Amino acid sequence: MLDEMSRPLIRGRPEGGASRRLEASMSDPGTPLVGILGTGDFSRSLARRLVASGYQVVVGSRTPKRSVALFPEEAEVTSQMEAASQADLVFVAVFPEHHSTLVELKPALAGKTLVDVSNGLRINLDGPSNAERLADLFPESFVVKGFNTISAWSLQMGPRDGSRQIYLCSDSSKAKSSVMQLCRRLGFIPVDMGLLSSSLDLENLPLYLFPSWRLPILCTLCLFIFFYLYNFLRDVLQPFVTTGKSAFYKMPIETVNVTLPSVALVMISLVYLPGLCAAFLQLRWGTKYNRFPNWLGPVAQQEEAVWAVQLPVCGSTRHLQSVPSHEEVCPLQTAQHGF
Ligand SMILES: NC(=O)C1=CN([C@@H]2O[C@H](COP(=O)(O)OP(=O)(O)OC[C@H]3O[C@@H](n4cnc5c(N)ncnc54)[C@H](OP(=O)(O)O)[C@@H]3O)[C@@H](O)[C@H]2O)C=CC1
Ligand SMILES: [Fe+3]
Repeated sequence: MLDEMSRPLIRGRPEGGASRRLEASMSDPGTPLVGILGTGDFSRSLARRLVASGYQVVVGSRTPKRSVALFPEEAEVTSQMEAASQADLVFVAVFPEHHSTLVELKPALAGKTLVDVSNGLRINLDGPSNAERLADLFPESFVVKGFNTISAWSLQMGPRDGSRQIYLCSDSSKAKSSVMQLCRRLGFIPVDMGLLSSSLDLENLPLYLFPSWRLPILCTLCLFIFFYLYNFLRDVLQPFVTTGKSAFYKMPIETVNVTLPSVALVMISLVYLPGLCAAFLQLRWGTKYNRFPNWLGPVAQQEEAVWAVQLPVCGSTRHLQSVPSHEEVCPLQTAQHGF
């Protein structure tokens, strides 16, 4: 990992790599061609991953000559118009406030799939989303929202950790399935989020800090107050009242130190509790194919929030609703949950 971190995010172009034409494309006309508009961090990481996964890549830039050195040798860096004309599937790796500068590409992008990867700067609850605005700008193209929850770093390093899932939505099922296929080939797991109207939720997703953490934090706080008061009464106040011995110096460090392990122990027990309840219900019913009752659902999700941090392998809660799907969703956790 240290080695990976010390490696530059973008590898320099090797000497002699001046040819901008895709030699691979000449030799293998069957290799799918993917276009990217923009030459920023996201575009460069995506280009590297696409090239590594066997795609031909054509990148559209306002200043192709300046950007060419930033991309792998196998990628073609050209004008925005040329990239838009060549590829049938085009990633728009440009900030949403600059989407309107791409309107002159409208004829070239007609009938093609546009993947909007953009995120907003703040949570937008009222809409329209960036993707919906892009779809309005390019009514003849098929806009797919996706890849916005994946960082440039994860894209470049490949899907090794928890960020394997790519949420996608679009009004065109054909365009969506072509992007899903691309996701799989890149090694990610596409998740179909339905129509483009879901794009607002997808754009808001990366902006939520620790979703579902309100209840666990509240529990921790309440437990801390409870145990602190208990330890204060027992170790500080009681000796003072009964023997007149002042132990108030214990309050800032010793009492806190005794309190924290108790809080941690109760919290970890609470994390396992929904799993135990679920296992008990399964034993009682004699089958693992029944759905869990609704009251267990929200509790189970809280457990999942904690698991998601401990084991960033699976962010899904499906296994708690329907056990047979658990192994396919998160095999690593199956062993941890014990059912
Ligand atoms: N970086 C990340 O980790 C992630 C980024 N995203 C999304 O990807 C998109 C691009 O992000 P990122 O690559 O980081 O951004 P950068 O600022 O690094 O790159 C944006 C690129 O847009 C191009 N561009 C086209 N038109 C304009 C214009 N009018 N003004 C300025 N730039 C323009 C530029 O390329 P050129 O000059 O060659 O035309 C520029 O390199 C954003 O929408 C972002 O929300 C989503 C997930 C993760
Ligand atoms: Fe799980």
